[in-house]
Amino acid sequence: MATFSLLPGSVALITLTNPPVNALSAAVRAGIVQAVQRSVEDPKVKSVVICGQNGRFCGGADIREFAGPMSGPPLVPLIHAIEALDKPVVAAIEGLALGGGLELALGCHYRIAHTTALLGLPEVTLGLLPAAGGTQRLPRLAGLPAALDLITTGRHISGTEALELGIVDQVTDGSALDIALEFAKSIVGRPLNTRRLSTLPCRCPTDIDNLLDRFMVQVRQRARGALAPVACVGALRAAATLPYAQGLRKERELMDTLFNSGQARALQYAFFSQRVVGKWTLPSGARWDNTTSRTISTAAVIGLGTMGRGIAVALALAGMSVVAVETQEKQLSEARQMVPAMLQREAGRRGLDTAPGVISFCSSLQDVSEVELVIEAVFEDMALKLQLFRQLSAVCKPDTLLCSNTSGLDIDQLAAATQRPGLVVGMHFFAPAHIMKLLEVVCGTRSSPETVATVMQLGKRMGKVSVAVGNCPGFVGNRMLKPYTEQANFLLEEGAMPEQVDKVLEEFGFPMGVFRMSDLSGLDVGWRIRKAAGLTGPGVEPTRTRQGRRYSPLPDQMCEAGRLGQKTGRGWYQYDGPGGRVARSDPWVQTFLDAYRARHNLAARVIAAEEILERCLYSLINEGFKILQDGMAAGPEDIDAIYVFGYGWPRHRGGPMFHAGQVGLARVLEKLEHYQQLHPDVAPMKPSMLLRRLVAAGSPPIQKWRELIHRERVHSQL
Ligand SMILES: CCC/C=C/C(=O)SCCNC(=O)CCNC(=O)[C@H](O)C(C)(C)COP(=O)([O-])OP(=O)([O-])OC[C@H]1O[C@@H](n2cnc3c(N)ncnc32)[C@H](O)[C@@H]1OP(=O)([O-])[O-]
Repeated sequence: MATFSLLPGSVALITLTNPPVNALSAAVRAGIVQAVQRSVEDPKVKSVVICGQNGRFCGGADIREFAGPMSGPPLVPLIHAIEALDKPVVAAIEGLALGGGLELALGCHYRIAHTTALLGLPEVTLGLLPAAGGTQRLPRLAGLPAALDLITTGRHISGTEALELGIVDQVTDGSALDIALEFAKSIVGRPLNTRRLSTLPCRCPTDIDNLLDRFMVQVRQRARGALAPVACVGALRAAATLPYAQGLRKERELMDTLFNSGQARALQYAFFSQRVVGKWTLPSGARWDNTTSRTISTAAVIGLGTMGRGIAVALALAGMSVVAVETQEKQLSEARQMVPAMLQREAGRRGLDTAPGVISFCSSLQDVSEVELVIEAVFEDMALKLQLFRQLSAVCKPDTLLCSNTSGLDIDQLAAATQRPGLVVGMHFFAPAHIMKLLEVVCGTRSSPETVATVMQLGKRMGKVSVAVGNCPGFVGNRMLKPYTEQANFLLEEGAMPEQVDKVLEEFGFPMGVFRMSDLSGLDVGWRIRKAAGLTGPGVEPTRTRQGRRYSPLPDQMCEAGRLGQKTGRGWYQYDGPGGRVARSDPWVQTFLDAYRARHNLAARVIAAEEILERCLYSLINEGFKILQDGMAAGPEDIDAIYVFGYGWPRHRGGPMFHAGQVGLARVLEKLEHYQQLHPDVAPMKPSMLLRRLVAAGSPPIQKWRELIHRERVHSQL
């Protein structure tokens, strides 16, 4: 709701009241309409201030309401009514003014903000555009270039930057509300014509078409198939070229198209999944809200390779005092050089003069004896990690948490090597660790709830989306990636080329297809993992069946031919030289594949894009259902957040499990059955029991899956 109070000095104060972010729900909008009406009718009111309760102006439209039919007064006429008032209206912006919240403020005649308040029009991140006049008023106030930037990226800016862009009239380090109240008294009687943004011309440079065309090209490139950024440019073109009323109609038209697109639903789902994963639960019943966490202020990182360096920087940026340990002299001296520069650069990127934490370097494990938490980031080798965990268990204080940055090794085995298995947990970071948002927190069978809570909290402090997952080979993300890459290799055997597979996946929205990605990370990485699993290496028969399953030795043979990807200048593609970035198709690969197929009596066939996409995605999705079935992820949102934040899954497609729901679970099942019949030797194509049960239950919406999984588990049907 919104409250009205008449304050001394004849100022009416309208307070938006809808915790936690004062979103513009139907009740809030109705409250504002009433309060504005009172302000119009009450002759004692000479000016008006609008603010939000608890120091937060407004977080925008209530996103939860988007799922149902629209009710309550619409926002556009409400904002027009405010703008049309003949008494001055001042927005007092504290905390945040986002989306509809900023649009409401743009309807006011003046805006006063706290320097640290967050302002922005983030609708694009929800698959929408600012359709309460935002696309029409902002370029009239801040100019077309600034509006294009803010609306197509959805980025938040501070009150200080908003002042520089002319979006607010004044900022303060004190109370924006107090200043606004005083200001409102001082401007009674001033003419308001120049303060009504909808009546002003758009502030445009002379070469509007050129600017918009250039911007559109950039936006399309960045959007990777997302509709909203492109529609935002369309609405801003209307602002620049049409009168306000017509521009507003165009804004509405574009919004309607977006609103009904599956993308908006996917992005709104992604918004809520990001928040759902913070509310973790463990099979034991321990949860985010019944477990206390410890606050960590000192940590150590062992091993200063690429991952360890990034982790040390991420910890220091979160304010921690970090001991960085590396036993190899050369690696240590490189890290001493590079890490402080990385830290400074990243602090600067985040708008900080210096990082809030510090990093000290040393070469002895003895130096970590006093820290509260250790993250081991040595080479992915079980024997090495086991030895290290034994040493750490002996060296560290008895209550120090011991974490392993592993991408798939057994946490229980590591825990068993220590005297404190309850304090052992996996922290699977993604490279570069100080930038990538995802953190898989791997809960071993003996990890204590307090340990999990502490590490989840630490992840949050590092600005990560932390997702609690179970301890199984590859955990969630890499476990699902395995059948996906496996399918891509099988498609090459059957007749596809790497660039053809990649093109299909990139058109779906991945930043890189599977083979470009493999070239980037290095073909030797997967080779080493397969070798450790006994799937390849000297002494292993070069057949297409290994450990009882269909197996493609293609990537092994590439690797053994020295084609490791970008680092050697040759992989699935060719590059200008070692370290080259621009991938070009390589006739060598065509010859290599032809020879391979001839050797194995495989007839190459033309493979349609649809088959490529379905086989890659549905095998990955099927593994996701198996993960849910095994209880290795608490719900589909966890899997989807992992894929969106760690594996480049296009956000506007929600995540793999959401995508399965969009395609239709029955269709995914039917396709898996179809491909399984054609390739009975490919185990990951066998539809999971959970998928079958969901289809049998009438394909409930994704929000109901947890319930069904829980019910079926109780009845031991999964
Ligand atoms: C014609 C219409 C045109 C206008 C369109 C729009 O305005 S589109 C909107 C444009 N606006 C945006 O895109 C802003 C979206 N919001 C944000 O970016 C962030 O929430 C934040 C920066 C406002 C606060 O960050 P923070 O880390 O301090 O807190 P937190 O993130 O953990 O959230 C706390 C709780 O509030 C919930 N909730 C939050 N916002 C909304 C909402 N608008 N609605 C409903 N709920 C919302 C959130 O789910 C969570 O609920 P839970 O899990 O406790 O049940």
